[in-house]
Amino acid sequence: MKTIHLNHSNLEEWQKKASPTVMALGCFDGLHYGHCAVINTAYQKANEKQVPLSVMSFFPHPKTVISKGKVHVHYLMPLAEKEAKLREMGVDTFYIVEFNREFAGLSPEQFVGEYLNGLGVVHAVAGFDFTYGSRGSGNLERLKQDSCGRIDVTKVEKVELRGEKISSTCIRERLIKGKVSELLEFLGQYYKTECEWNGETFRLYPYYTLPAPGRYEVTLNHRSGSFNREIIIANDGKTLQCTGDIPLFLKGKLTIDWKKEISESRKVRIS
Ligand SMILES: Cc1cc2nc3c(=O)[nH]c(=O)nc-3n(C[C@H](O)[C@H](O)[C@H](O)COP(=O)(O)O)c2cc1C
Ligand SMILES: Nc1ncnc2c1ncn2[C@@H]1O[C@H](COP(=O)(O)OP(=O)(O)OP(=O)(O)O)[C@@H](O)[C@H]1O
Repeated sequence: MKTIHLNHSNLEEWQKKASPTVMALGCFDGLHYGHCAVINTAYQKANEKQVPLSVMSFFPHPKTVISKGKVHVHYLMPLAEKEAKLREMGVDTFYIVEFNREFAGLSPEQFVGEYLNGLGVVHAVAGFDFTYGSRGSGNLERLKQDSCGRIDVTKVEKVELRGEKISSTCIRERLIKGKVSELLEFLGQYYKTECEWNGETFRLYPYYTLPAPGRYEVTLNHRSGSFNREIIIANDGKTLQCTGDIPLFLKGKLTIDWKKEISESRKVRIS
């Protein structure tokens, strides 16, 4: 998979190199079941049309830019993890578009003309609520028209769980409330964070969101194996303490699977 960081200044260079592609559109933070439905639908369409599959995502999160920094998005995964998962899903080209005020101000027609038609998109796939263009005024109902008839569109209907849309937002909300056990149904796996353990303390890697302060059942994953433990997140929301011993050979990069909340912060005592 090729990863391309796209912005206004290098767009023309990539337009010249473009070839026909099916493209999935969205932020895809967390790659939950709703996101996977979009990408898998685009994968099937690309196979039908015998063209490569691409994904277009945006960074920083549009909500941060549109709110002029007032909305802080708690990211669920760093770019490297998103790249690894998209590669596993069979994506050929991953575009990360720099989302800034200028880009946000593009009209729907400009975005489709320059970033979709211009990059060889023959078929766009997105979810039912995907919007584009200034004020989010573009949507899938008008995308074909915005492409001057050159792009076909597939809209993926809402993937929901017990009446709730599966979204990055609802995952963030559960993390902030410490409800990690509910995430398995949204993600298809435990929510995981990568960190560095130096033998005494954990340092969380950037662009992950820790659950709320409290005590949790976790699995520590290391290249040498997996270890079930309990971790306490202190009331500062960032200090992690493991209740059981951690073998010193685990020093270095660790992945923490957050499996189950045991107790909330007010009942937690850090020794
Ligand atoms: C080129 C482009 C420009 C956009 N400009 C805006 C904008 O000015 N205002 C807005 O609300 N959304 C805009 N959006 C749509 C946002 O990406 C999206 O609506 C916003 O993040 C809300 O996401 P939501 O689906 O979680 O509600 C734009 C999207 C694209 C691709
Ligand atoms: N539950 C869902 N069902 C169908 N499509 C979805 C669902 N969630 C997201 N999508 C689609 O997946 C793509 C990525 O969307 P996006 O990253 O904005 O997802 P999101 O989970 O809604 O994010 P956020 O909660 O931060 O707004 C978009 O095309 C969007 O319409």
